[in-house]
Amino acid sequence: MESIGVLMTCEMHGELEEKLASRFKLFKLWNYPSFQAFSKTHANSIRALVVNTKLGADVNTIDSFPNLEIVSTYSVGLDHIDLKKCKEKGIRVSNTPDVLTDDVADQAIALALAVFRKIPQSDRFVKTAMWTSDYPLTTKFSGKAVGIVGLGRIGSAIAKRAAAFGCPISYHSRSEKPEAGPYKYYPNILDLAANSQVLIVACSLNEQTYHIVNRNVIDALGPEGVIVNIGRGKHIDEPELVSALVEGRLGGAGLDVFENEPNVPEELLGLENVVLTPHVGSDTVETCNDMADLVVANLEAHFLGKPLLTPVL
Ligand SMILES: O=CC(=O)O
Repeated sequence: MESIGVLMTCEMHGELEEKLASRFKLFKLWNYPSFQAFSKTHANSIRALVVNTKLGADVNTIDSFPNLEIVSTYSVGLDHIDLKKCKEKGIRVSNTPDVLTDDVADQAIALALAVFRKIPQSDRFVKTAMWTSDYPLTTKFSGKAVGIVGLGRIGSAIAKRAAAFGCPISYHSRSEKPEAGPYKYYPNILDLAANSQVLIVACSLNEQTYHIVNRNVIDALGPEGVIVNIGRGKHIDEPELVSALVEGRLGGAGLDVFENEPNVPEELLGLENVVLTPHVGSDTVETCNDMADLVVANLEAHFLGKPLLTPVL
């Protein structure tokens, strides 16, 4: 396999780079002055792309490599890959589901707790020696009505965790899930928002879910409501979210993802009712190692003519 050309589009987990370099002829796009400079010299050598949410495979990237056979993404999400183009050209695609589910669900609950219990603010209070008076009271999370947008693997893991906090769970998805047990299904996201105190976005991003959380959904959640987003920034109409938070039409937000990463709207930075993390839902050492193993295992399986472990296409 050492002669098989694999291109990483951007820097990822170090262990992934090491594993790929020890098995394949690894090219790192960031070591070249530009994409054009790379593809001009090496286009024919590339048989596999390893991409992530920062730099995926659009039509131009896919078309630039005539011998491309597989795109293996170091992510569960697929919105950064032109799947239609891959399908059309018979290019295989794999991702890294399951191994990251627990971490992303943990992050969703951590953000909800951080917003309600003001964890970052109270941490700052102690560290900046302000503890000369009592810290102001915060808001209870246990028992809050939690509405989950998207009850897939991650949404279900969030539901399980929130249920352990005594939260009644409702969800919205394309169709009702027979396996969702006691969770209440809302075919309309507006009704879900109107009946929730915390709205957690956990669906995949596609044409149907782009800006699924719009002004009407935000207003239905209301001034006491909190939005948590561990999906994609583009699930939420960000300018509407920002103005709702600034105007007090929404109670708070815990956000791990943003519409135009790594750019975060300036207004959010000064808001006390908002907790922000830099798209790190799955970023633990344990999970990143597992994701790296899965990326490599999918490539090995493909080039050995075996079934992919986690095929998308
Ligand atoms: O955002 C992270 C992922 O899709 O894995």
